[in-house]
Amino acid sequence: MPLLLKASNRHLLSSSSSSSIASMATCSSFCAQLPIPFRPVPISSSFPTNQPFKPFSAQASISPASDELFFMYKKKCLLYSPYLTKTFSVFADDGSPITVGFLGLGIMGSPMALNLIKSGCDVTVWNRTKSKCDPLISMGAKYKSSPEEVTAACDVTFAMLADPECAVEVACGNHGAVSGMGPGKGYVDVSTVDGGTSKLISGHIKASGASFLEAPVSGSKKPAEDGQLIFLTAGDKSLYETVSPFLDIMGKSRFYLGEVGNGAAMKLIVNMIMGSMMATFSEGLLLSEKVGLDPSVLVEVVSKGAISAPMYALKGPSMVKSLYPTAFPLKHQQKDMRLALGLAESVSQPTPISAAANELYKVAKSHGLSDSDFSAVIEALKGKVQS
Ligand SMILES: NC(=O)C1=CN([C@@H]2O[C@H](COP(=O)(O)OP(=O)(O)OC[C@H]3O[C@@H](n4cnc5c(N)ncnc54)[C@H](OP(=O)(O)O)[C@@H]3O)[C@@H](O)[C@H]2O)C=CC1
Ligand SMILES: O=CC(=O)O
Repeated sequence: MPLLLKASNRHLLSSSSSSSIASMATCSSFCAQLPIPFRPVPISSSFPTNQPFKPFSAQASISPASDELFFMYKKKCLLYSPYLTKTFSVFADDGSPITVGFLGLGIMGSPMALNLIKSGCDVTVWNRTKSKCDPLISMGAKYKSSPEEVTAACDVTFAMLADPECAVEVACGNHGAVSGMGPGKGYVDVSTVDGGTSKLISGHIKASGASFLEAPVSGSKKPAEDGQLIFLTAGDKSLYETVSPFLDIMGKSRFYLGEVGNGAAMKLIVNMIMGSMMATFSEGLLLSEKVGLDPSVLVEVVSKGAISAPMYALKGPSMVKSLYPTAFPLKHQQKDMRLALGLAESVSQPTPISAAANELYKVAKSHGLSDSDFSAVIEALKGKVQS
């Protein structure tokens, strides 16, 4: 049976890089009897001795079709293999599983939480609209009726919320996440917000004695479903180390970028580029049609050359048909453009192209396209919508 070794895509960055390599060597000899694809990759060799979290180790039980393979690892090693999704838990050294909370079950939060559940993690969910919890509860999730109850019940809690305002409300509002936090717990905000918001939430979380990590994701609905997200993290390094096994279930890459605010900034810059790319792609599609070319052929031509991008190949064919099935809501793309422009203004960086693209997203929103996919921005360039 072919193995896809997810570990090959991993980025263990910054100060942990060299020590990770050293640790990898340790783990390889520790598990020398294993075939290479099954060798564990270290989560961290520089695991702080006095870190505030329950020390943990990973245990993986693998049951492929032949049902013949069974491996168990201790000592901070994580096994990467496609079979990992069968059963997987991260345990504290006292033998209890690290319990995971998940707040916000929209387009992104639902598949992310589902991947944790499918992997065998002990997951407790909450969402403002309770009905979105039900499919996850039927898959084995526990449910609590407020963010406070989730964080009180869980060791680490992830939050995937729409925008800065609701990220603050869920964290710091009445019966918010902060009220259930305390020493030894961690809060990981994976929403896309600005650095100021992230620092505000971090301040409240840390005042409770808990740890904070911002970890916005790059990648949309499908990568979320496939566990192929890219995490852009910043904040408490020990929490980063602790939650890395969970990030690796939900994603394919993770970057640790230092101080709170850096992850948010990286995410906003990436999405500023993405939003501008989509806007100019839209102009190209419409221009090609106006001059008598087939826009589908333009999509194909673009896919062959230096400016090819998965986004164009993925969205182009449906844009040509004026179809915009929502993966990344347009209102969130415009929010990200707005926040990125604020970031640019804060350091006096000119961003005229992105500013123009932002205007286009605002026009699209004003025409009722907020909940369509962001590729619907093309509609803002069509005469009938503009008039
Ligand atoms: N979709 C995508 O492709 C990607 C999105 N992102 C970012 O991830 C975040 C979530 O995106 P996505 O899942 O697409 O968004 P959705 O709009 O699908 O989900 C938003 C979530 O926020 C909750 N929410 C909104 N307002 C409030 C509030 N006032 N109080 C409590 N909860 C609230 C919603 O609850 P309810 O169900 O009750 O409405 C829902 O759980 C955003 O920051 C987005 O920019 C990042 C990468 C990719
Ligand atoms: O934020 C959106 C994405 O696709 O990434």
